[in-house]
Amino acid sequence: MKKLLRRLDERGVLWATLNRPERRNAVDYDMMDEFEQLIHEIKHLPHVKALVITGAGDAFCAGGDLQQFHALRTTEEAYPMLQRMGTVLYDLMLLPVPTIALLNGTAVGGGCEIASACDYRFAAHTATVGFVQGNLAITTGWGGAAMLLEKVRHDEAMTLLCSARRFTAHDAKDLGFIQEVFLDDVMLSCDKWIEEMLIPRAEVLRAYKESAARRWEATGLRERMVQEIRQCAQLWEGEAHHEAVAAFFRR
Ligand SMILES: CC[C@H](C(=O)O)C(=O)SCCNC(=O)CCNC(=O)[C@H](O)C(C)(C)COP(=O)(O)OP(=O)(O)OC[C@H]1O[C@@H](n2cnc3c(N)ncnc32)[C@H](O)[C@@H]1OP(=O)(O)O
Repeated sequence: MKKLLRRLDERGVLWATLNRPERRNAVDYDMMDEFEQLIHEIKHLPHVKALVITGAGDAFCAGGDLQQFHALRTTEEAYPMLQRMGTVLYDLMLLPVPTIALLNGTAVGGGCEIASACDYRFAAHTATVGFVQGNLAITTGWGGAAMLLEKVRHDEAMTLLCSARRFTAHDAKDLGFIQEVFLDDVMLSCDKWIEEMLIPRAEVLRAYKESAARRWEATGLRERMVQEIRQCAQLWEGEAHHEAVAAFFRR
C-alpha cells in the first residue's frame, strides 16, 4: 500500500499525505522511496504550482521509524540512512515550487525536519511540534537544524532545538516556526490560503522559488547538512541513544 498518497488538483497543487497512521506516519525506507519518486516527478512536471505535505490520522509525522532504524547500531550503519533522507530533504527544500507542511497533528523529530524543509508550516490549533531528538541523545539527523536556521531567527531556532520540547501550535507560531494556525478544517483552510495567496501562474512561482534555491546553493547549505548528519551518526552509536530508543518501546 502506498505510504505517500498524492492528489493533483485542477489548479496544479499537489497534495501529498504521509500514510502510516498506525505508526503516526513515521518515515521508513519505503516512504523514503516514495518521497524520492515524488520529488523527481515534481521537478519534471512544469504545470505543478505548489506542493502540500500533510499526514493521515492524528499525527503529521513521528520522525524516523524507531523500530526499523533501531537495528542500525553504529555510526557506519546509521550514516547511509541519515544521509539518504537528508538528501530527500535538501531536494525538498530546493524544490522549484512553493511547499507547505500542513501539520494536521503532532510533528516530532524528523517530522519537524520535513516541515523545516518546506517554505511554509501551517498547523491545526491542536497540533504540537518538537525537535525531540535531544531526548534520544542525538541531534537532528536529516539536516533539520541547518534548514531551520535558514527559516527562523537564530535564538528561536536554538530554543526549538536545544529544549527538545514539544510546543503548542500557538507557541511555535510565536517562535516563528509556524506561519498559520488553523482553527477549522486544516485542508479547507489551507486550500483557501492557496486560493488567495498563490495566484500567479506556475512558471512565476517556480521562478521565485528558484531564486531562493540559488541562495542556498551559493551559501553551502548542502555541506552544512552533511556535516550535521555526520555529527548525528557519531552520536547515534552511543549507548545513551540506544537505551533511550529501547525505553520508548518499553513505555
Ligand atoms: C531517524 C532519526 C530521525 C531524525 O531526527 O533524523 C528521528 O526522527 S529520531 C525519532 C524521533 N521521534 C520520536 O522520538 C517520536 C516517538 N513517538 C512519540 O513520541 C509518540 O508516538 C507521538 C508523540 C509521536 C505520538 O504519541 P501517541 O500517544 O499519539 O501515539 P503512541 O505513542 O501510542 O504511538 C502509536 C503507535 O505508533 C508507534 N510509533 C510512534 N512513533 C514512532 C516512531 N518514530 N517510529 C516507530 N513507531 C512509532 C508507537 O510505537 C505505537 O505503536 P504500537 O504498536 O501501537 O505501540
